[in-house]
Amino acid sequence: MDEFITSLLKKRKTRQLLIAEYEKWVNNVRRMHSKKLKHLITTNNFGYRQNFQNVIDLELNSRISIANLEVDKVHTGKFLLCQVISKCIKMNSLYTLVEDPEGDVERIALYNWVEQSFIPVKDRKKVLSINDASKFLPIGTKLAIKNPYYQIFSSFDSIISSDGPTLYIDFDTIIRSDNPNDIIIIDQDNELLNNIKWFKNLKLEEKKVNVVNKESADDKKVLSADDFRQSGNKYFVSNDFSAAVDEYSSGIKLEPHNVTLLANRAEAYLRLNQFNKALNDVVIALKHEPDHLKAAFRKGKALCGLKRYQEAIITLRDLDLRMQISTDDSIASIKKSTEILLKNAEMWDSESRHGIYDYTKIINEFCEKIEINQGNDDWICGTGPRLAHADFLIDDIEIHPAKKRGRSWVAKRDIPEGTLLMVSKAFEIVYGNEVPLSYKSIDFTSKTSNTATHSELATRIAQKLLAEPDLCQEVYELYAGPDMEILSEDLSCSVDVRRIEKIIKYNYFEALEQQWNDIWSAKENSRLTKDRGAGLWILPSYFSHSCVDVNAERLIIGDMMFIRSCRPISSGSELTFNYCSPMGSYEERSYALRLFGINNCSCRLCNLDRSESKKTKLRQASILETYVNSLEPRMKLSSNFNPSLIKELIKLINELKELRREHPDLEFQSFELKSDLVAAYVRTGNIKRSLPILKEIYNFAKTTQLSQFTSDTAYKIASHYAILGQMKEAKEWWDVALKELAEHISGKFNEGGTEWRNKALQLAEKLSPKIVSDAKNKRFL
Ligand SMILES: C[S@@+](CC[C@H](N)C(=O)[O-])C[C@H]1O[C@@H](n2cnc3c(N)ncnc32)[C@H](O)[C@@H]1O
Repeated sequence: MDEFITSLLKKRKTRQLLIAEYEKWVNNVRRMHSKKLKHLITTNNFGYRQNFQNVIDLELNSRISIANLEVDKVHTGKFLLCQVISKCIKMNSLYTLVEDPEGDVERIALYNWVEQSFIPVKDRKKVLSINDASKFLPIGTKLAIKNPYYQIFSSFDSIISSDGPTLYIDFDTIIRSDNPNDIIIIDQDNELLNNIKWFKNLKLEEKKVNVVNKESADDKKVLSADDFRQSGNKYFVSNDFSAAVDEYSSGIKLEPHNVTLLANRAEAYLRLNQFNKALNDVVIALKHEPDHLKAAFRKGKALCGLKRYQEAIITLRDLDLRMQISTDDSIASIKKSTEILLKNAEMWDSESRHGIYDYTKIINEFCEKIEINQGNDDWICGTGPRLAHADFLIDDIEIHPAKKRGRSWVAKRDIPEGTLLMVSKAFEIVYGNEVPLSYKSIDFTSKTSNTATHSELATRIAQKLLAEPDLCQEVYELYAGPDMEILSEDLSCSVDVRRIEKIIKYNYFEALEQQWNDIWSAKENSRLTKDRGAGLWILPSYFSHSCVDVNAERLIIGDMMFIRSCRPISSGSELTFNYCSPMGSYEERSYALRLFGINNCSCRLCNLDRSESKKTKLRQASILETYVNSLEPRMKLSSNFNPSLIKELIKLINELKELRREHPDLEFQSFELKSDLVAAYVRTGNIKRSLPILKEIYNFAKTTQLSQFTSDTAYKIASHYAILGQMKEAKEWWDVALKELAEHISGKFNEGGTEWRNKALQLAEKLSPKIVSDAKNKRFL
């Protein structure tokens, strides 16, 4: 540990000081909530999962007191007995102040405690009020914290007020726990507490949480399986599916073959995405009651969740047939649901086996689901743009060790251009509007700040893994940086927040891509445009990066990522796409790539950038500086546009081109200047002159795979021809624009004639309605 920090921490703070500091913080947070000021939390945001011993008997000889906690150490096999003595604050973890029987006081931070997976997505971003957060651990709650980790953290006393930010950095200690299973709420009657004398006997403010309620004195009557069913149903309707599972399970213990309880628990498991468990329950239920319609329907659902679509189709077809011959009106609703699910299962089957997707339908679904309620930034459609489609993986690629790049997808055989390589649904995704505006956490150990989006993504992944430990392996397989130790077998199913954060750092993708600008900016969804969110996709994470000469291209629609080959790929080639745009300068690209753990990109563009003489580099920088500082402002400002500016601009463009005379396909720096030149020609009414420049931009974008520019540029060319009255050329270029736009979404059209046009128009009408109506006005259509 850093000596400086150790010296700062040597003297423990007194009970009074800790309480006073914490109360001050609670008041600050309260004030910030009421004034809607932003605040930072400056805690180290990483977990600690080493040598965990999950089975600890709560025997008093394993108890450790606060005074005996060693700084920066996980006290494996020990537990800390304590009681909550203050209100709770929920930020990226749940904070409160605890006291042990000896009367020593310390702060605790419980990560993954507030189980967000049970909070509807639209409510997750809300910052919990102190009162709401305190319902999780009311004052007086007695806790046993297993494997307590006494972590160093930096002070949270930092506020951004209307006068600007004030940041007090102070190193301190906190008791941290990442795993809710390590936290045990102890019943007041528990024997463990019999011989414990507390320094201060707190009066309970309110009755304890449900777990305790269940076992409290007045509930000592013997409960029947049906009592558990009823209480499970209550939890179910309040969306607390985990508690519902617990209740149904207690009932099933009493009556292992109770079909209703099994079918109900299966539905609760389905809501928790625990498909294996759901399937187990319905299989048993159907054994005892083969005609149980709901159980059969849930079997279909569970099989879909497990991506076993063909088995799901068989189950659902059989169910559908049985219901078709029934005259019972009461089954109308399940009949309808079965028909819908069967149709979806057939679609998912075709998607996953053949890579056949209905893109018009997908775009419609996306446009509908991305609608936001302007008043509160919530999704109008429940879970937002998370789409219901299946994954696909072509058989022609495999993950292989790649030279100096770890592992990478490699082609097993020759693959033609435009082939769909894979479709992958995000393992987890967070959109800008789902993140509390108010926090940003800073990791003072690695000196990096974790954006609120990344913290939220880490939290959600941690919670998903807690609920479904079987998924840990595929996540932990992902690259987590050069220093990440290999996980030992016994830890491979535990939740390791630190590892998850590293995995996100090296593998995340932005959730919303630039190309959807038209869709969301029209609706002024500022939260989405400012923060593009982040997601983790498992299989796409194995693509390597290259700034240029990439052979694959990704497209994110909602939470689905579609990856296609963008040039012919020969057998044995490594598959690459861009982690960052080739349009940035070498320095900008290097910075972005370093964040992804790439220190020396060896692509053609980076090699050329590095090999150029100092003189060339200085000249290029000076041209760009002249453009940004002198020419661009004059071009933008002058109300009476001076045509001589065009000459100056052409000179700069030509000079940039000249510097890369031998590598015209790597000359990205003049791209923006050429777009400005087009705009300047338009302003001076010289449309004819703009055309060759636009065509140059189009051709450059085509050869360098800057596909986001091709359709737009082709549309400009069409419009300019139309202004000149050259309608034949205008129509030809409009076709190019339409085709580029649609093919970017759905891949190359096989259809000739006019068939492709109808499909493309359907997509364009959704994606760029303005362009389509403009094209109609100009009579391109
Ligand atoms: C998203 S992961 C890609 C999969 C990774 N290669 C693996 O073994 O799991 C990103 C990491 O791959 C490596 N990588 C990807 N492209 C690279 C490149 N062009 N040059 C060097 N390393 C690269 C770097 O270690 C980077 O941190």
